[in-house]
Amino acid sequence: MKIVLASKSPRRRELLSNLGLDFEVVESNVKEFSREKQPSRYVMDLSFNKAMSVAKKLSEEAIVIGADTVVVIGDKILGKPKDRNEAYVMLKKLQGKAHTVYTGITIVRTYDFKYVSDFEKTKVWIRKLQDEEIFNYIDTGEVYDKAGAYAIQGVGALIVEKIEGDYFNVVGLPISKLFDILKREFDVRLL
Ligand SMILES: Cc1cn([C@H]2C[C@H](O)[C@@H](COP(=O)(O)OP(=O)(O)OP(=O)(O)O)O2)c(=O)[nH]c1=O
Repeated sequence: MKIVLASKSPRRRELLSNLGLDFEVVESNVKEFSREKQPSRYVMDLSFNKAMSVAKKLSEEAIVIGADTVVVIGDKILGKPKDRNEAYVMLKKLQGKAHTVYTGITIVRTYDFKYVSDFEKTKVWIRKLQDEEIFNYIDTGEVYDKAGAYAIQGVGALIVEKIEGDYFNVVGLPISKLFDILKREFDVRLL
């Protein structure tokens, strides 16, 4: 069965490539907007929009995977920072505390449009940071296309104290959950 990743995120591509999977990438270009306020529903909704918009475009049979990642602290959902100032505000909020990274995934089979949405969450502790450290981190340039303005897989490793849960979920794709759903719901076996 052909597998299609509905994502422009190079991290998601890399995570799937690392599994030795043969897949294609088709970007969704949907607007990242959801009415949902609850983080789990919010990320599942957006992952559904991404996966379904790509599934509708395809003419051949495929399994389409869509995902969305946000950082949640208190009752705030943080997406990708628009500029330096927003990145600073996000990192200032995250430093010295724990937050939760939510990734929603939706898998759609184009044959009958059967779909399954689910989410994973991972708790991440960010160390206490001086403003100078925050600005130096922002200057690495890696913060802009990342939810919560940090990349655990990059220089951001320096600001993460510890995590609880799936590491890959923080990078943008809950691999273990994906493995389970593909096997259980679509009879697709990655191993
Ligand atoms: C917290 C965190 C997020 N991220 C990334 C994962 C996601 O790519 C990004 C959140 O943006 P998303 O909107 O989930 O995804 P995207 O816009 O990059 O790609 P697409 O919508 O086409 O699938 O933040 C990291 O790479 N490392 C991290 O530590």
